[in-house]
Amino acid sequence: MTAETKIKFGCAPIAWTNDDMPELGRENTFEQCISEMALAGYTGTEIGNKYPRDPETLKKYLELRNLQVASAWFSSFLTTKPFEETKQAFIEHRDFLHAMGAKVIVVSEQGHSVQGQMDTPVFKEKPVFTDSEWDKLTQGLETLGELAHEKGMEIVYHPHMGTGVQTTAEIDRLMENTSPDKVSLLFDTGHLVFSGEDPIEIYRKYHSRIKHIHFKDIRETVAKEVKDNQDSFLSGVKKGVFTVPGDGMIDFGPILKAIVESGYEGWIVVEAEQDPAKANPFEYALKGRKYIDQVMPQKQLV
Ligand SMILES: O=C1C[C@@H](O)[C@H](O)[C@@H](O)C1=O
Ligand SMILES: [Co+2]
Repeated sequence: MTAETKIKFGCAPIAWTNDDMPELGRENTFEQCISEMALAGYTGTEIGNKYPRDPETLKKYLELRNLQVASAWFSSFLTTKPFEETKQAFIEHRDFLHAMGAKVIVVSEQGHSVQGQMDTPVFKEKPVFTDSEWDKLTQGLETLGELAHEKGMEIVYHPHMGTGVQTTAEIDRLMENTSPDKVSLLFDTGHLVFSGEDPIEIYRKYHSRIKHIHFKDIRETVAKEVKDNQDSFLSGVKKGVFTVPGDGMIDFGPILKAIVESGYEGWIVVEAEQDPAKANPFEYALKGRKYIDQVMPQKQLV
């Protein structure tokens, strides 16, 4: 057995049709999307807004293409809404993912988030939680973690631009105030570098809690422009701040080395949302997959 075989590579549908801005890629169909990700060499997917929500129907489409469900995003509102609302929505999402065979549930706190606001400057206006909001967040996440355990699953928290958990200090606070047994972490290279964090530092510090990975690259000039112009997160995406690994400023060689050396077992999902009219999703999915193969450390016997 090799260290490499414990890692599976998936692709996110957001490059074909954007969940946050469905007008981007409206013309791309569900079957085109999953066929092209399989053709590009991926064996897993996350869930997009065009995917059938009935597990049996979805399984048939995916099995025909040898694709598994790696996970799917869940928006929590623990800081702004009664816990019961998040709990009910979470249970429905958990049960769907469980039926699809996924092991982890991506959770991101959207209370006060500006990530979906087209005109709000993402760097200047990102929320900063009060102490009492932090308490609601950490306690609520631990309960969601317990609910995930009922089905043998884990929650993986997604630090995200324009939200209350974005920076290294915020990730540290979240990790320090939640139990490693109940709250795991998602490592998204694109969000960390866009925010100005050091991805290797975060990976080394938290590798034992990282149970899901999103790979996206950053176009450095666009990231600088977004910051200088005080653009929103969504206008940054439209301008092309994100792209696939190998097409931007991030050197994924040392990142993959750290991942392999830590013995990571799970999915690495290439999730590179950009305008499909400017960046053909199949072409870019293939480009990202080929680059990963090139920089992946040599197979090592374990
Ligand atoms: O995991 C993610 C899900 C998307 O909806 C989000 O906006 C994207 O940037 C991301 O990292
Ligand atoms: Co992500």
